Amino acid sequence: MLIPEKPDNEVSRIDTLRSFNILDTAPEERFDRLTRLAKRIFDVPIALVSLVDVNRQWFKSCMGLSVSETPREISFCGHAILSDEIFTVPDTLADERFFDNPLVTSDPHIRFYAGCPLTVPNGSKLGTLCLIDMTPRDLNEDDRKLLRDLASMAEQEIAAVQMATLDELTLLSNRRGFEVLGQHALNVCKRINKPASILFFDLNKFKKINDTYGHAEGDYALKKFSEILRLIFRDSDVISRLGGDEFVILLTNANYESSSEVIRRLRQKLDEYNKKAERGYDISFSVGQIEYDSEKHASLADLIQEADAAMYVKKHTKH
Ligand SMILES: Nc1nc2c(ncn2[C@@H]2O[C@H](COP(=O)(O)OP(=O)(O)OP(=O)(O)O)[C@@H](O)[C@H]2O)c(=O)[nH]1
Repeated sequence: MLIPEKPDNEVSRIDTLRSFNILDTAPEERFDRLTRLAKRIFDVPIALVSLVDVNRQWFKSCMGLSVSETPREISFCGHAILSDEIFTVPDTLADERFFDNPLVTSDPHIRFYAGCPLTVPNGSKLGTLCLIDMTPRDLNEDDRKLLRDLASMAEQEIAAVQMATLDELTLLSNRRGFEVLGQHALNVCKRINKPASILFFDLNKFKKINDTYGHAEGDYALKKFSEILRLIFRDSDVISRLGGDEFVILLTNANYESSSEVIRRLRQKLDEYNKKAERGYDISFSVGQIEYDSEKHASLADLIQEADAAMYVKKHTKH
């Protein structure tokens, strides 16, 4: 058996895969529709959307197979992502790379494999749309075109997954992205017994910026504020724009005091920016600050709600 090699861009490929927040998510109809279609069109018992992770291939959609992942070392898709072309193995038993592969010698007894790599806009091949049969066969030129078309539909769905978790204006996570990443970060802090804190920001008098200088200037202010947040917070903090002029940040390994210190630095940076920018208005914010307490906050949503309420109190005692 030949263990698949790693692509040259493996590190950035894995970073890209992780950034899509798609691994270990629930099955989705938009992917299942494609694998169902592939299974029917090609008359194969198994069709998969497989994503090649560090040590495993994980199936975002899986028709005709009951497992959700297998080790990368024995995966066919690990080979398929090494090239831009469709990778086919017409008869596994006649192929020295696969004849003794456990997926061939035992369940599901693969005899035929065809996988079309799924490439995302930065060029990383995250996985494949693949067909599996228990009898030898091959694809003709028309079949290949068809498989490529289905794969490009899967690629579009994967790109849509990313857009659905990003705020288009600021490219920060949106509410949906924050819910996924924030919950994950909270679970990690809880597991390793480290504090976490949440900050809920609402810009002050933002409507006035729009009304006085126009919507484009309002957008510019939102983007500038996002840039400054990115500068001040750590990579491990989850920064998100919930919508409008509301931003929320989950700080990992930070208690109330350390998050107060970060707010102080943020104010300082924003002051510097306002002085230098001279755009006729200042960007300023009100912030609600809550330290996570697993006894009190059953979910991330509870934490967001409490931080929002704390922000509201701050805003209305200041203005
Ligand atoms: N430019 C721009 N404006 C937006 C966007 N999303 C929401 N808004 C506007 O943001 C404004 C938010 O107004 P409010 O929630 O009243 O907030 P505010 O004027 O900051 O008032 P206070 O928070 O009480 O100081 C509304 O006028 C929205 O139309 C956006 O993406 N771009």
